Amino acid sequence: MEPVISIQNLRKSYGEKEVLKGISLEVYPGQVLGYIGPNGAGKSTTVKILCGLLSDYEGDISVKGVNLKTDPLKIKSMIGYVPELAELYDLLTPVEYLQFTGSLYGMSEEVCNERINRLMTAFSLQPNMDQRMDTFSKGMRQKVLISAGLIHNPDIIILDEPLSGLDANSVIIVKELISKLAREGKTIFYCSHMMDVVEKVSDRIVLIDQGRVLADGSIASLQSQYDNKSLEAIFSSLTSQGSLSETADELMRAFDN
Ligand SMILES: Nc1ncnc2c1ncn2[C@@H]1O[C@H](COP(=O)(O)OP(=O)(O)OP(=O)(O)O)[C@@H](O)[C@H]1O
Repeated sequence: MEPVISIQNLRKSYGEKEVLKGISLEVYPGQVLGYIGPNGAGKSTTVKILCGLLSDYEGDISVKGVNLKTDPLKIKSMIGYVPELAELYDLLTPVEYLQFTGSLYGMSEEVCNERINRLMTAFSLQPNMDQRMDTFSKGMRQKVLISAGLIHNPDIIILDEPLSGLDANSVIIVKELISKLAREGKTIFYCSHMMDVVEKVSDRIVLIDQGRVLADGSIASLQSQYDNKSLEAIFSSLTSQGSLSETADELMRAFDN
C-alpha cells in the first residue's frame, strides 16, 4: 500500500537550534496516527512543515505522491489543518470566517453554506452564528477552528491539540467524529499530549522527544514491548528524567519562605 504521507529524514532548525533531527515516518490511508511528545518535542513544527506553513526544512515530504517542495499549494488543498492556536479573524462572524475559508478552497457557495449550517448546528453554535468572534469563548473558537479544518471535506486531517478548551460533551463529539472520519477512510494525524484521548482515538502512536522518534507502533505492540504499561507510563519512562513526584516536590518548595 502506498503511504498517504511520507516524511523522510526531516530536519529543521530555528537559528542555531536544531529542533527536528531526522524524523522519518509514513502514514497509510485510514490510519489515525497519534503524534505525541513532551512540550517542545517538535510536534507543532512537524505539522507546520507538513501543512506548508514553514518552508525552510531539510528532508523529503510527499503527500499522496505530491512533493511538498515542488507543489505546496496542491498539498494545502488536500489537507485540513486545525492549528494549536486559535488565530481567527476576530471581527468576522463564524459564518463569514467559514465562508471565507470555503472560498479559499474553491467551494461553491451553496455547498459551503449548507455545510456551515450543519457544522454550526452539530457544535451548538447556531445561536452565535451572527456574532463577531471577538466575543467568543476559547471553546467556541476551537469549534470554529475545527469546522474550518473540515469544511472542504479533506482526505487528510491534521489536528494539533484539537480538544483544548472544549467542554466534556464537545470532547466526546470530536473523539467520536475522529473515529467516524477514520472509518470513512480519512487519514488523521493527531498531535497531543493528552494520553488518555490519544490512546482511545489512535491506531498507531509515534512518540517523539527532542526532535527524534523514540517509539513507533500500535498501542498493543508498544505495550508488549514495555511490560504492558499504560501509554502514559510508557510516555513517562521514555521522556522524563528522574521522578515526576520529586519534580512536584521541587515546585512545592518554590513556595517555602
Ligand atoms: N518560531 C520559533 N522560533 C524559535 N524557536 C521555536 C519556534 N517555534 C518553536 N520553537 C522551538 O522549537 C522547539 C519545538 O517546538 P514545537 O512547538 O514544535 O514543540 P511541540 O512539541 O509542539 O510543543 P508543545 O507540546 O509545547 O506545543 C521548542 O524548543 C521551541 O522552543
